[in-house]
Amino acid sequence: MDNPKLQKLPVVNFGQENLQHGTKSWSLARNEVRHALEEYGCFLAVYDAVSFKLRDSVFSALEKLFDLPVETKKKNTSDTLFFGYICDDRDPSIRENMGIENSTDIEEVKKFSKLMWPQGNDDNFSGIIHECANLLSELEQVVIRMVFESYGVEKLKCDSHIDSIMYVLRFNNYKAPGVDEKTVIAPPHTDKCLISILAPSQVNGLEVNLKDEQWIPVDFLPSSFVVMAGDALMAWSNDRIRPCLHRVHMNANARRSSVLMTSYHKGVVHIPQELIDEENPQRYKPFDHLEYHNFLKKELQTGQHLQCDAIKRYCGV
Ligand SMILES: O=C(O)CCC(=O)C(=O)O
Ligand SMILES: [Fe+2]
Repeated sequence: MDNPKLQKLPVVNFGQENLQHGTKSWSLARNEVRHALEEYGCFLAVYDAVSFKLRDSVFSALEKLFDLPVETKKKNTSDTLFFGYICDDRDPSIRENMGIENSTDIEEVKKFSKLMWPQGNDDNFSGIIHECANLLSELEQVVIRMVFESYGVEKLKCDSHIDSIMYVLRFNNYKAPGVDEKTVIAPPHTDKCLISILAPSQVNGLEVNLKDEQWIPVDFLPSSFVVMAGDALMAWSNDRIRPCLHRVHMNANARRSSVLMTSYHKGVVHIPQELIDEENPQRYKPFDHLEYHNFLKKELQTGQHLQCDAIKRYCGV
């Protein structure tokens, strides 16, 4: 396509009726989800379970969070690479991100909040963020059920997969780069999770790379989130699903933030037998998903970790 503006991401509606398992609208949405993930690696999910009021509260809470001193934010540490506070050491405000592991557990969110606001003056940060995490995890589970079902993978395997998911909620903050120059503020990369679900604050800037190598700006609709396939979903699907290569490219006078729910399997991911046949021989060995992040540490020096082929080096057959 010559003009990237003409190309739009598929949109899937996750209104109440599409969320009812076994209905006609579920099956239609399921087909759209699979097609979008195979062809685009992503889609826009219209999901009004997250109200405008909650969205506003989330982004106000993030502003307050990122306004804290860097020393405080650095207390958000993790044993797993990329899960704790990360910033540009030259100037932390260029791009910073931080995250809460097991974010669907209110106690974990409270623990994070206590680190950031030891005096307890968090203005209901925990309540707001936990509500958002729960709603996004519910959307993730619907997407996962649709994906498993569309490939005919046994329901029991899906249930056990969902029981093993860990939800890491991440927050990004970007300084306004100014309007004169459009800057790539987050370099092209694929996410390392199974699925990520993202919404930005008022300021756009997310771009996704489609099959024809065009960078497409994501035009968010009201109540929408972008759902992206990560490296682990490509491996799980035995290469049927493509991971979404994306970047943040912006020129604006306003600061930008984004909230991103990412799903990880806490144990070993097995490629389902249903996705292996003569035409599609098994391309990945069973792999420990969280260990993948440790493997990436070694690839950091070369910058190769940003590309999705790292997972092939990690567990490719
Ligand atoms: O802020 C965004 O829109 C993208 C963030 C992102 O790609 C990430 O955190 O992995
Ligand atoms: Fe990303």
